[in-house]
Amino acid sequence: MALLTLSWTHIGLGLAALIIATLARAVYRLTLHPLAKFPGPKLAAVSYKYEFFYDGIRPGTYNSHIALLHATYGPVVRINPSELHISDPRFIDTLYAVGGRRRDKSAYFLNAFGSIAAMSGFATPGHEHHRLRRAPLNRFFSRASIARLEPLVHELAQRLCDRLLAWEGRGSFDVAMAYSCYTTDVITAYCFGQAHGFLDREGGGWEPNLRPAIHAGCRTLPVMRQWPWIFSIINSLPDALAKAMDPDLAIWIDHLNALTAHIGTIKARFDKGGKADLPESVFVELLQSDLPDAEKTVPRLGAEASSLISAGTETTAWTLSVLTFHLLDKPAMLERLTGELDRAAPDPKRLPPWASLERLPFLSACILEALRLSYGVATRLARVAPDEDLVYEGKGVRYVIPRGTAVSMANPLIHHNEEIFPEPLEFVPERWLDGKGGRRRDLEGYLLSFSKGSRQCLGMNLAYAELYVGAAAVVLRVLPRMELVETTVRDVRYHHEVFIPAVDPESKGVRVAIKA
Ligand code: HEM
Repeated sequence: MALLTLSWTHIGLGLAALIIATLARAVYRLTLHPLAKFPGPKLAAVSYKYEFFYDGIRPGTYNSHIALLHATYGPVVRINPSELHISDPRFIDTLYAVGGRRRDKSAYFLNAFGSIAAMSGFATPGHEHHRLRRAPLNRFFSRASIARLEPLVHELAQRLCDRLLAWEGRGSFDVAMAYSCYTTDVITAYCFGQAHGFLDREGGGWEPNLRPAIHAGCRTLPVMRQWPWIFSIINSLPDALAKAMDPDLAIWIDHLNALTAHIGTIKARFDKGGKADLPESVFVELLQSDLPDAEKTVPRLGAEASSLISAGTETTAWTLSVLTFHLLDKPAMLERLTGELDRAAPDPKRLPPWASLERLPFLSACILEALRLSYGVATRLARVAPDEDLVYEGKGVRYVIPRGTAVSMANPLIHHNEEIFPEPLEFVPERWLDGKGGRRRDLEGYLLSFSKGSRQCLGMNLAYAELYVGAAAVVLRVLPRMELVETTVRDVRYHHEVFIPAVDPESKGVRVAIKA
């Protein structure tokens, strides 16, 4: 009985201490915290659970709520205890700065990705460490490198078209699944020296592919961000159990295991001096770089590979899906684009190089508009300036943001800004043209799909090559025979975000069929 009394006393004292500590932290966050003077809801300033309510419980709706907060509080809003959100496109170049200006990623943002992803460049918090990791990859993804390996992209784009046309008579399918097979094959062929082979599958089906796993993984991010220790539990589960818990994950786990084995073989051969026989790949590029040995382990190379696949497959596939929907939905637009492409590429099976396709104004305008309405990453992308106070001045207010603060912007909010993009929800490629046949480069500064600055998308050149070559091939060879099936603008329109953009949960996808 004495023991019981003692333990109840302990529990009571423990609870009281917890309540006092929580209250003290809330008072601190509202009064003495460096962000205390910034406008925003008090609950958001006090607790990260305010954000979680919108991101986790009403999944992915914090962006839309933040838009409302800006209407009430102005262009700078404190959206959680440690982060400010800015709704002003003129701040893009200050936040996502280039040159010698250091920008870290916020630790809170990276919580969501766990300790394995932390070995990748994408999830490296510190500016210097990130630069070290990214330097050898920059060359691999430069324009010149992509142009050299471009025949690979052409070959896979043509194979995609063959597969799409062969679908005739097989009913409707979600075209995003087909594009996911194309983008996965391109990335695995380009980065890892061997295509995954989704486009070569017996029977020509599109599934299974990595898309459902990527979406399933993305949906967990708000929970992981709040309680990152869940990762250690998941990582300790045997593969069989993890696969049984979520069948979408099975293909992802199998894919990563195969990739890790592949990396192990490459590293063993490289270490034995066999570099000359190894096909070009991102791993060879990293292994022969002057990175320290600790950066060349198999688990780290695996994390980098997994980040490339997660970052590069769905983003590009979704941009192509958005483009396909709008072209099929607007026959006059498709006719104009087809005319331009017909003149530039008389033989659709032998397309001009990416550099020539980029010079076609209407094709470029269509791709830019598809990028605008597919957003790339749709969640808030925060940056931390560790050694400079950032000054925001505009819309009648001036704030000095203390160094070390996480400051974010969200692509959908910028891309839906009516002052820059009138009728923002409409697909209007002409907005990117200057009326004299040229591109409006001034407007392109507001396209945030690839982000900007030191953390800008690493795969941007590869993505553009895939988009230009893939779109040209599909427009000329497949769209004349493709039709939408029970698909409306609802099936591509931004509804909420799960890191990447997400459409109405009732959507059945961008369904299309191939006519005879
Ligand atoms: C339409 C296609 C694409 C879009 C819109 C896109 C968008 C983005 C964005 C917005 C970021 C910044 C994320 C952040 O700040 O946290 C990013 C980073 C990244 N992307 Fe892409 N991406 C695309 C295609 C690709 C491809 C094809 C690859 C790889 C082959 C790729 C690899 C990466 C990597 C590795 C990062 C992290 C870069 C770093 O932090 O150094 N992306 N991408």
